[in-house]
Amino acid sequence: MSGKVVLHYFDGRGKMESIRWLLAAAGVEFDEVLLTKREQYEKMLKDGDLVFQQVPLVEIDGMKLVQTKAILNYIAGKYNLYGKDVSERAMIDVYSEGLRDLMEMMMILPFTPPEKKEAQLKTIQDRATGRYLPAYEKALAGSQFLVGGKMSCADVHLIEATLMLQEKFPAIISSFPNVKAFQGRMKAVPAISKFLQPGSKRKPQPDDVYVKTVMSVLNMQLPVQ
Ligand SMILES: N[C@@H](CCC(=O)N[C@@H](CS)C(=O)NCC(=O)O)C(=O)O
Repeated sequence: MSGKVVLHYFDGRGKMESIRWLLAAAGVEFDEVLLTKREQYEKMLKDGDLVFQQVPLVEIDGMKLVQTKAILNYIAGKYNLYGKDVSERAMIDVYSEGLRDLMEMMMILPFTPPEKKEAQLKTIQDRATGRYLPAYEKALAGSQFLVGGKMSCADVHLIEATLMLQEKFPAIISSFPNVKAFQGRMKAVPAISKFLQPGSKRKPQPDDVYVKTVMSVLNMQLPVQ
């Protein structure tokens, strides 16, 4: 196993995108093995690399880690993006989980049957404006970052989520001035600014090719309900 971090996932956002974001924010270079064929996934299963027969899989520090949260927590802990004590860590988890709930709703959108997409988009917009953005707006009042006055993984998830929301609802953060200012500050962080440049390993919005690839690699028969 080489010393470099290696990500094994599809050529798309999905559950790996927050991991890409966090590594990028921590200034960690990584390689990617992109799953395009069922045989690649079957080989990983056969080699015993996928503890729960699921990706994401990340090779890091001699380990082959699965489970998105475990991977994110390891990276956050290692690169000082996980608070200074257990209390800060708890709050970072609270804010991170909220963002994961929100991003999960967006993640399944491309797998949602066409006739249900509009309703799902409406739910996302309502939840974002009525539940999630107000919470982050409040948390950022008088503070540069969500927890402890210092950048944490929760902040990295927040910029990822707000940018993702704006792709669908361009004006969505305009009535949340603290979140808007936060996004501006985060975009100016050199490692994040680099990740936002074209040609970085940040993935574009999911398209039909991505959906078809995921479904064929995982032998998924039906769209996610
Ligand atoms: N709790 C796991 C869930 C991972 C997961 O659902 N991965 C999907 C691809 S995004 C998968 O591998 N599905 C295949 C299966 O469940 O059989 C995590 O967060 O990493």
